[in-house]
Amino acid sequence: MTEGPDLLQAVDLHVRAGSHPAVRGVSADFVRGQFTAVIGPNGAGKSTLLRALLGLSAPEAGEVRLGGRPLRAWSRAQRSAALAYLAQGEELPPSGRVRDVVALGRGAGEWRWGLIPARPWTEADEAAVDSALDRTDTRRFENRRVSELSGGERQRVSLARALAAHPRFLLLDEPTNHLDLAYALDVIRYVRCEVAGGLGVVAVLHDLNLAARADRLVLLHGGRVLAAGPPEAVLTPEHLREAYGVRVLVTRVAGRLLVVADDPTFS
Ligand SMILES: Nc1ncnc2c1ncn2[C@@H]1O[C@H](COP(=O)(O)OP(=O)(O)OP(=O)(O)O)[C@@H](O)[C@H]1O
Repeated sequence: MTEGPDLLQAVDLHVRAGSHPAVRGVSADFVRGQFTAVIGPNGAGKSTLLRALLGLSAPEAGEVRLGGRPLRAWSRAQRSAALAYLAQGEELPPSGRVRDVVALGRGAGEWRWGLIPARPWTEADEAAVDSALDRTDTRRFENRRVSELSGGERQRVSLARALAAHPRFLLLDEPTNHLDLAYALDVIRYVRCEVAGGLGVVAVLHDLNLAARADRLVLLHGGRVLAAGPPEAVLTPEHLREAYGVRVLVTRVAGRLLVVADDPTFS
């Protein structure tokens, strides 16, 4: 991975979603080579935080910093080179061939759709597309159209498109939503591989047992950070009861943290 900013920070960030104060004084550091999961109940402000980290929503107070400089001081091109985003329920062009869709991650839209390219398409672009296809196990259907893929396969293509851009940070909003157990674990496995190669990952996750596989968790509640740190420090019955209003058991199975709802109505 090439040189670039190593640190993405929320500094006392306040962000409104519509008129609602969705993020209220969040400070958190995200570093390259680390997988951070943002967790918290519905409406806690997770997506709003992610969008603010990407510069897609302007903060009301506080700021986002990339490499120590305010995000707004970076040009749009610099920002999109550094930060890739996989939005919740992202739509891909249904008639696009998988390879062409992944190439969009390198700005290929201009070539494919007959617009004037900003720069020539190179062998390095082609190699980056190949590599992203390989790293997400999507090469075997690179010639199929998006409309012919399952939801889980499409999600891998979205991930490949984001990775083809060679970002410094990848921000994912509920990337395992609607995926079966195997596909969800695959996404986490791909992410872990990229993190080992130096990518910084920030992923909003609802499944606490998948989130437990991250290096670090940020637990949001009511737009504020209720807890942050390694999974074992954040996934405690006390924190989870306060955030979700649910009693849970936290245990370890085969060395992994496991969170189980202890709801008496199910017994
Ligand atoms: N455009 C809007 N206008 C008013 N309120 C909004 C708007 N967008 C979001 N909100 C509110 O802001 C709060 C935070 O929303 P956000 O989508 O960031 O939460 P979240 O933690 O990602 O939730 P979920 O897990 O349900 O996706 C919620 O209470 C939501 O209703």
